[in-house]
Amino acid sequence: MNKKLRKAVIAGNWKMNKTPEEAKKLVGAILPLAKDAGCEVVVCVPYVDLFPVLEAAKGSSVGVGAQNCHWAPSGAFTGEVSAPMLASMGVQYVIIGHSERRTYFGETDLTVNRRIRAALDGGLSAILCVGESLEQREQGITSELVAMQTKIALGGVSAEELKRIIIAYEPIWAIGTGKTATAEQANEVCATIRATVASLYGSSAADALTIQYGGSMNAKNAAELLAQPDVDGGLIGGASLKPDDFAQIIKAAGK
Ligand SMILES: O=C(CO)COP(=O)(O)O
Repeated sequence: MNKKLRKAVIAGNWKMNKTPEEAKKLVGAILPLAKDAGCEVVVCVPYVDLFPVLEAAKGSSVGVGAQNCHWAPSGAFTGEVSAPMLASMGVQYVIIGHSERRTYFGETDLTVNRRIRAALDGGLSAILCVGESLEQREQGITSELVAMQTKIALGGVSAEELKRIIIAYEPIWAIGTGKTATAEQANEVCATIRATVASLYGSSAADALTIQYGGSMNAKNAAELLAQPDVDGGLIGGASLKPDDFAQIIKAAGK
């Protein structure tokens, strides 16, 4: 499939940044960027920012996402937020399995799989993150690892549900480091992910899947990364907090 036929999605991951007041201001600067953009624009914001950001984005083309959800729909899980709670607010997306969750909060491929299930059952679309550490890259196991992360996370996901999944390839060594994967490295792993999905769901489902790259994507390197045949968008941390930089990335994706 020609990649132009796939949905290009530029998603900002604000991580643990912005108070509700600051969030209102930032999303206000992002809304005009999404107008007539040749790609879909999403912002994944802290839970406390969801309400003001949803309010501001109402009627616009900007999608709103959370950064995690619990695997249960409700219950005795102090401090957690469920997918149905997010969906009931009007949230459309949720990031699942970000490497920061895996590294600092004990997420495993199995809990990622359970959260994917919950997100889909709750009616959300999921941005599933996979990616290797520097050590794993140096050991030469990137392809195997990423294929395994993808397979386990997608366990039990139907072909119909796959339409609500975006996969983000985020090499851990490139996140927040200013060290971006080369366009070739990014494309190679995104192609591996697509081949893995093809082995599970067939090639037309894999062809239709949006696969993002994330890890120090910025105004300067976005165009080259996004021009790669298997890179359909970006999951952007730091640069998504700077409207001018985010604008450049959106522009590059729309070309
Ligand atoms: O983790 C990321 C997005 O989820 C990438 O973060 P940076 O763009 O800050 O490297």
